[in-house]
Amino acid sequence: MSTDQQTGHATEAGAPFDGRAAIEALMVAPGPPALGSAYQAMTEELRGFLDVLAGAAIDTEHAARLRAQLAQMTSRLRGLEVGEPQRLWGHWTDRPGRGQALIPSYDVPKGSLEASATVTFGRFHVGENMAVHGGAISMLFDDLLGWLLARSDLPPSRTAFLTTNFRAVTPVGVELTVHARITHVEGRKRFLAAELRHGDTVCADAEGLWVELRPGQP
Ligand SMILES: CCCCCCCC(=O)SCCNC(=O)CCNC(=O)[C@H](O)C(C)(C)COP(=O)(O)OP(=O)(O)OC[C@H]1O[C@@H](n2cnc3c(N)ncnc32)[C@H](O)[C@@H]1OP(=O)(O)O
Repeated sequence: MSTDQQTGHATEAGAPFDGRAAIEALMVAPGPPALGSAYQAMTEELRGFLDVLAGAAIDTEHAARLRAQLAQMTSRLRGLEVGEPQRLWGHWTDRPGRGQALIPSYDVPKGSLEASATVTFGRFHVGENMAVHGGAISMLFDDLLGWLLARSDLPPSRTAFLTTNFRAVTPVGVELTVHARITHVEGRKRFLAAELRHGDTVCADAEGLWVELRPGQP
């Protein structure tokens, strides 16, 4: 790893830190299908683990044993760390969930100005009292709207602002519907909106601005 002289961001030796190139690279799977299937299954297992852990009342011995097992897995992975362009996490863009566990899995079709998807939050994403954490909802909106744009025919862009309104408690463990759309485009600016529903109840909605990246912009 080295450091980009202008931005101070970490870069792979020889690889420019270019936001447009990074988003364009998302359109190609980072490895063969067999690895993609295994990686997707692994991240789904991880989601399940985090949800069960978040809801489990474990004792001191169990916590110590889990810590030791996790430490062992972490040290095995250390030698396999790669630079950002080679990262597998979240880059399986041909698969629902994209091989990450930051936000719940969803799938939207390619090349459309609007999309609907279903999504279920687990207990890992609880804020308090079995309501989904507001930050997790904003993160879902940012990801979904960014992904809708990334898969449109428009040049790559990045979130400039995102405003979320929390209209009703978002329940955990039930299927929700999320709808996202590109409302209008003004030069480099793309305005987007999204809505998260549980049945007929609007749990949250959001609007945001994405700005097209100039060539070379991080
Ligand atoms: C792909 C899979 C899904 C993953 C989703 C993940 C999404 C993310 O996490 S993105 C990360 C979060 N976002 C960021 O880190 C962005 C950080 N900010 C930036 O990089 C820059 O500020 C950026 C690119 C947004 C805009 O900068 P820049 O290109 O210099 O824009 P600039 O030329 O100043 O402004 C362009 C226009 O946008 C407007 N604008 C820019 N920022 C804002 C803002 N925050 N609010 C309102 N208007 C804004 C300007 O006023 C200007 O408007 P006009 O053309 O009418 O005068």
